[in-house]
Amino acid sequence: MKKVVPKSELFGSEPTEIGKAVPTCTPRESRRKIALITGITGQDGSYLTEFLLEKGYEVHGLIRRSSNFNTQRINHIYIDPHNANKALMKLHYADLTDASSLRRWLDTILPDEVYNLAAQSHVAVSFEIPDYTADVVATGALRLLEAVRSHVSASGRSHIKYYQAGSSEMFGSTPPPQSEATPFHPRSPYAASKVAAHWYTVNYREAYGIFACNGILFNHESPRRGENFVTRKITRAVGRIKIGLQSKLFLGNLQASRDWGFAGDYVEAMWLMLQQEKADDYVVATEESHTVEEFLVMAFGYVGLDWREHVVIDKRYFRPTEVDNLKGDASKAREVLKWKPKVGFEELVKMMVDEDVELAKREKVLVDAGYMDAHQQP
Ligand SMILES: C[C@H]1O[C@H](OP(=O)(O)OP(=O)(O)OC[C@H]2O[C@@H](n3cnc4c(=O)[nH]c(N)nc43)[C@H](O)[C@@H]2O)[C@@H](O)[C@@H](O)C1=O
Repeated sequence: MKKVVPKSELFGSEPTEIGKAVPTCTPRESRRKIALITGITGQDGSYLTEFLLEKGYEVHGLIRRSSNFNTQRINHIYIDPHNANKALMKLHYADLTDASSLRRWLDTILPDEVYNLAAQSHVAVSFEIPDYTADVVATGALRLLEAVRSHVSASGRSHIKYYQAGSSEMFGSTPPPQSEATPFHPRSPYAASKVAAHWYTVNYREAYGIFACNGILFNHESPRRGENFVTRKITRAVGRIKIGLQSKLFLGNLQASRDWGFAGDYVEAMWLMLQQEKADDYVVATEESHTVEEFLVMAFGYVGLDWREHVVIDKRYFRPTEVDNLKGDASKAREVLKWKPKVGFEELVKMMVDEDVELAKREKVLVDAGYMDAHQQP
């Protein structure tokens, strides 16, 4: 008798017999398209999941084990797996540092499309934990590509498509506008790792004929952005200052310029890349660039505040090497994918501020009732 390995009960994974993968997806005959997403708990993972569910996909997400739940961004679409007909998003424990888990879930889920969005994605933090960043971002992508290659070779499922989340950080110090033809000059361990992942993806496409695409996405933000990225750090502070929970905001270099778009728009471009006849690489950007200071002016000004009265420059937020100016040339995505951003800079800033003012109001209720400290944000 074969040994049964129980997996997490929490996310409804099925027990699997060693050596025999048991698909947890809908049987093939009646089947929807199946997507596998790494990084499903992140900003992009949550928007992509909503987008694919809307398109009728079954979505499987790989999540890292953590002592705290980290599923806040997808809780609103999570349906208990015991409700089998309705639960079209399924979560499984795996890790980009654990090659065997990647291969096992590919064999089990039998996806049509694989989106590699997982990363240690904070540029400044990558200077503090460079080995880990490279292990997840660069070697993690290689592990997943290799798992896809060996899965295809063993199963013959050669129609499988792979999306690699590339980054405008790869251009680093190369001046704008940056297109697919612009040379990379990475300026952080994170960016250098993304360059490696980019070339692994190109190599697996050329060497093994895998349908593998690189999306070179410029900064993309939303109310779901992590709070230690500069846009969300600013809009969180604006909300809290407006409501009276905070007075100061500590920031680093205000002169860096970024091409900021809306994450909800960018996930459509990821999907479009995988619907083309031929695998290729694409820049995804708004083609407009603004400094951090311009973001401050817009965000504080929108709620009638003067940013100069609140912002304090703190050297700790400067990076050993900075990326000064990013502005994408997305003409290829516009022409081939017929993609263009729907949300502009001003609308994006206002959307984020509106949400964060509401969030601050809810915090204020808890603070006033004594359930929460009105402590300063990091
Ligand atoms: C495309 C790319 O986009 C993101 O990387 P990022 O551009 O480094 O994003 P950020 O929001 O951390 O910094 C933007 C700029 O803002 C400056 N800045 C000033 N003061 C603070 C500050 O206090 N905190 C932060 N975080 N930045 C600050 C900082 O020096 C930099 O010049 C990631 O999603 C990454 O994964 C990715 O792929």
